[in-house]
Amino acid sequence: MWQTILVGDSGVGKTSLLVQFDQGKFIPGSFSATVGIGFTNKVVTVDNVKVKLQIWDTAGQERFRSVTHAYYRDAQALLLLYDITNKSSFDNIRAWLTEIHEYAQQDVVIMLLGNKADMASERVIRRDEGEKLAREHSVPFMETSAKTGVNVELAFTAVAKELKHRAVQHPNEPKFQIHEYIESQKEKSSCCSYF
Ligand SMILES: Nc1nc2c(ncn2[C@@H]2O[C@H](COP(=O)(O)OP(=O)(O)OP(=O)(O)O)[C@@H](O)[C@H]2O)c(=O)[nH]1
Repeated sequence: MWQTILVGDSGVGKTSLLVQFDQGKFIPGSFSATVGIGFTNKVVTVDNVKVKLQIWDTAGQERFRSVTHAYYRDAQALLLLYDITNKSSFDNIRAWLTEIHEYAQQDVVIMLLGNKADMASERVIRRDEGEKLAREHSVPFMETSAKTGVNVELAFTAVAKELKHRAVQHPNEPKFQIHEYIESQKEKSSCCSYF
């Protein structure tokens, strides 16, 4: 079983992303911030092998930070989210990465996600800004929508594939390239990246 952890500012959509992945639904309406931390177990099939992910949903609020740090150490993968309609959530990504490097394992798989891609008219962070930040930190990136489900499954399965390939590397098999996999699979929420 692999542990994956969702992190990012409060309100970026961590809980919503996990609910969409787990139950295939989006519950709109009032926002209730996560208190502390909780987890969901989910089995995903990669290359015909069942892989169990335990996904931890952390509270983005500052006051829970010391609680959530304790969980970084046990995580094999980490999904780091910002909200494409919220500049400060994007600006804080650097600080999140600093914390991750301080508390998580060195070889943790990190994926950067620009969430709320459905909210085109309120977008303030262009997709290429997300791509640039991801490149600077050598992490894979995609935009997601917990509302429409765009790329949600892919975010988790790409991580599961990477973990599986790390665990069982067959000598004659080429190394799994997570960046290439994502590029070939992701749906670009095409139209509205520029304003
Ligand atoms: N339109 C849209 N709204 C979203 C999306 N993801 C989350 N939301 C909304 O954004 C608000 C915050 O979502 P949450 O999933 O609770 O955010 P969180 O990151 O878990 O917040 P904390 O628990 O405080 O860390 C809610 O009102 C959600 O309905 C999305 O992809 N699209």
